[in-house]
Amino acid sequence: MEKRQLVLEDGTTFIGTAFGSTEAKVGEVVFNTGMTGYQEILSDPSYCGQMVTMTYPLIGNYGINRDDFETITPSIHGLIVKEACDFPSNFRNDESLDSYLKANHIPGIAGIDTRKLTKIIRQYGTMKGIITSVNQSKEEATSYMAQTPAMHDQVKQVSTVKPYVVPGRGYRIVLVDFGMKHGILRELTKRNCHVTVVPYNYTAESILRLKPDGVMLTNGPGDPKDVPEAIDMIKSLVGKVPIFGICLGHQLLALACGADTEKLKFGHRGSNHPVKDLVVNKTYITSQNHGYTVKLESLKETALKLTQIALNDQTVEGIQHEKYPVFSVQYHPESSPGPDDTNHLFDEFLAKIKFHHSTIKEETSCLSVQI
Ligand SMILES: NC(=O)CC[C@H](N)C(=O)O
Repeated sequence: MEKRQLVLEDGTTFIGTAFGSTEAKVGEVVFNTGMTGYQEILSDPSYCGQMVTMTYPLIGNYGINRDDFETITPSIHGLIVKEACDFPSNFRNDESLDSYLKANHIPGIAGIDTRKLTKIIRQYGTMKGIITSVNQSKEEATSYMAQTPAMHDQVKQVSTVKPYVVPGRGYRIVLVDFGMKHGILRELTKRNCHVTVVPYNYTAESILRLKPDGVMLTNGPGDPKDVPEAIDMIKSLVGKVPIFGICLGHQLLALACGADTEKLKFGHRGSNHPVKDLVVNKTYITSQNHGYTVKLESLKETALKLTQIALNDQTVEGIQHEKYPVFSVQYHPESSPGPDDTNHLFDEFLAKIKFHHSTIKEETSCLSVQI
């Protein structure tokens, strides 16, 4: 089997075997603790520019199927596993992991000590890496990596360029696409919403002209501070329409309301992250994928209150506006992959919209009585 290597920014080298595409790619190396869900992970646009190592040792065993994609064109830069399964077995299996990676230009490396790699990332934080041929010397690989500029335009790369509609007869939702997972769209259409998906740089004015019942802010890759135009847009929407933000959408909402974000040492990625809901005093197991977080102390000076926290490191997982039907979570209530403990948040969003409509009606009927 052809040999390949993963070289980290600090020079640590792992020699393994090649699978997937054989092109060399640079990316930020992160780890995911999910035991399954590799298809959704590979196709989640939030991983744009990153290389994921799975801590579960056997990956690819149920193959790739036509139903579980989170986007059509994946933007992940590499997959690192202990053992890549060559003979998948599942009634839904359509192709092997290897053939999917090849067709989508995603390099893979197998047969390395993923436990050691994960421990390095946990100890020193996420860092750049390159998956490349063993013919390239460590010096060549590290200098190539150093010359590869850090990415700041991932959202632009993965967001839709033009708005489009997924029709329904229920509430009219504008979904701002920062690198949307299909799972979010699926949850809205399942609830019969009429969804207008718009690009990340759509203006508040254009959104409000669509007369939405609610606005959803999706997940997406990179640092939320790389998309200032989205922060401005959200600022102008708060107080005018109910808003629900997920992951990058949550971070952008926080920034728009005056809070701050920062990068975590190694992030939260997996399908088994416990989160405590402080409002109802319940713990959920959630699906997560983020490297940034909202700074807890930065909420103090804002109109946002803390609603949920991560039980592993006490970081912010949920916020709610004190005055308006505007809220967000850092994790993925649409799961895909992962548990659906928090799927009810989509129903709560629609319930907030319904309540908002009834209060507007009440206000207008009071006005007409006064007249
Ligand atoms: N899944 C997401 O939306 C990720 C948000 C952001 N890119 C982060 O890494 O924190």
